[in-house]
Amino acid sequence: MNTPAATAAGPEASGVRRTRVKICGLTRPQDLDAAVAAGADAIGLVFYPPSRRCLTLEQAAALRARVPAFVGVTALFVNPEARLVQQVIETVRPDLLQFHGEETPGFCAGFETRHVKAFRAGAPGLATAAELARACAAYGRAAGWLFDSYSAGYGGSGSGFDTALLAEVPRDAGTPALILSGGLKAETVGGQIVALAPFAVDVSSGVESAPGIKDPERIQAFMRAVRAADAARAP
Ligand SMILES: O=C(O)c1ccccc1N[C@@H]1O[C@H](COP(=O)(O)O)[C@@H](O)[C@H]1O
Repeated sequence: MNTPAATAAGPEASGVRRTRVKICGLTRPQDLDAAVAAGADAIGLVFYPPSRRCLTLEQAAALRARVPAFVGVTALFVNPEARLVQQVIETVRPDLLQFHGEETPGFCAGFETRHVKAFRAGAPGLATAAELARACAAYGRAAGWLFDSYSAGYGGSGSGFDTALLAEVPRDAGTPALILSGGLKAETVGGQIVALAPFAVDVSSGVESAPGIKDPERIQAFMRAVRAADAARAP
């Protein structure tokens, strides 16, 4: 839902003219190739055992090896042991870590690889715009703040959230990038981009035919919708 409060930031707030796109939860080489061919800026690999998109180190390393230059690789965790994160860093060499659980700011910043902190907008303690902004401020060393819906299972649920909750998230130059996530799909992402001007969008369920199985046509439609929204908000 887009509200006047959320819209107030406007496209100029971030100075961004080309919304970055991350396609997350890839499990198959052909899906990775489809995401890259469609123009994704980054792909995401999940290391959360309860997720149907979770990969072994070996599977992830094989996918990583297919990623061409200038496409980023993000490794996604939920309350991981530091040892797992370190193993992923050494084996998969991600460009970014993405933490979706209750990891502390110190834990997130304790690795040589930079990180994105995900917030479940609407969760207890993150249920108002002021609470969400306060939570973000504690993670000032993140490269990005990602906003997802509050759902059982920590993420990848395909459900959205009330984006009015983002109204007080700092958008000044130098603050972590605002990454919009949670139930995005080709039919809705354009409106969200025009309203909120996120630095990036992150999608998983919205480009799938089943959990972990990406649909090339949905990926292409999603990318087209993002580019059309970028064009619509160009000065
Ligand atoms: O993809 C998963 O299985 C997952 C598991 C645990 C935490 C996050 C997960 N995915 C991330 O959730 C958001 C929203 O996804 P969706 O588009 O609503 O399906 C996204 O950042 C995924 O990377």
